[in-house]
Amino acid sequence: MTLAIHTAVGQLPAIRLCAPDGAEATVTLYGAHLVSWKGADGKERLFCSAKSALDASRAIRGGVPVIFPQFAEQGSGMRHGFARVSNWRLEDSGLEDGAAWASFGLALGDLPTTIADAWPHQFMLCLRVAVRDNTLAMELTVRNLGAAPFPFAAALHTYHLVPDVCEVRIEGVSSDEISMVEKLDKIYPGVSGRATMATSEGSMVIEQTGFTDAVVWNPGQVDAAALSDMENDEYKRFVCIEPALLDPFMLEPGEAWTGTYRVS
Ligand SMILES: O=P(O)(O)OC[C@H]1O[C@@H](O)[C@H](O)[C@@H](O)[C@@H]1O
Repeated sequence: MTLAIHTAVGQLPAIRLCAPDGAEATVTLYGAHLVSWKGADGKERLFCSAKSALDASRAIRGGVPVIFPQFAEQGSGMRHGFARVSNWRLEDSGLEDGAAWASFGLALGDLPTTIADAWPHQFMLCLRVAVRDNTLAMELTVRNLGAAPFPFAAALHTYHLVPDVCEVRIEGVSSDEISMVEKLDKIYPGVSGRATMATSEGSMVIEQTGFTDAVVWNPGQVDAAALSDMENDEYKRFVCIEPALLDPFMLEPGEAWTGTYRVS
C-alpha cells in the first residue's frame, strides 16, 4: 500500500500521507506546510483560507506554517522567518505503529542566496509529521552543523478549524480559561505543555515538549478584513494555538534541539 503519495495543492507539489485507519495529512514541500489533516473519522481539523496563495508567491494562510528562525517581527530578518516560504525536501516516509509519517528537510544549501546571505548559519531542519486515528504528531529538529553557535526561535503556527471562534474555550495555556470573544494576539511564556481546546463539537488535547511557550491568535473582524489572503468572515472559523520557542535559543555547534507537538 502507498502511504505517501505525490500530489499537488494549487501549484505546489505536496505529499499526502494515508494511514491504514483512514487518517490523512497533506504537506506541501513549500514550507513543509501541513495544509490538511483529517482524522480516521474523516473530519478536517485544519483551517486553510479560500484566498490563500498556493503558488509559492507568499506563505500559505492556514494549516501549520513552520516558523523559523524568527518569530513575527522579533528580529531583523523576514517576518516569521524563511522556513514557511522555502522549498523543503521530502526525506523519508513510512508506517510506524499504524501511523503514516513523512520527514522533510531544509538546510542552508537549499536557500536562495538572498536568504542564505542574510542568515548564513549551517543549520539543518527536519520536520516529521505523523497521523493515525484522530492524532497528529509533529516533531521539529534544528541541528547546528557549523562551527559557531547560532540563535533561533521557532513555532508551529497551527490554524485549528473551529465551527465558531466565539465558542472556543482554551484551558491549560494560561491560569485562566481563554475565550475568543474579540481579536486576540497574545504570547503565553512558560506553558505547562498540555492544553485543551473545546468547541461545540468536542475537545482536543494539545501537548508540546521543547516548545516552552504558546501563542494564541485570531485577528478578529477588523484585522481579518485587512488581510488580503483571507475572506472577511473566515476569522470566525479558526483559532491559532501555536507551540513556540520564543526567547532565542542558542544552539551550539554539533548540537540539536527538538520540539514535539501532538494534537488528539
Ligand atoms: O500574517 P502572518 O505573518 O502570517 O502573521 C499572522 C499572525 O501570527 C501570529 O503568530 C502573531 O502573533 C500575529 O501577530 C500575526 O498577525
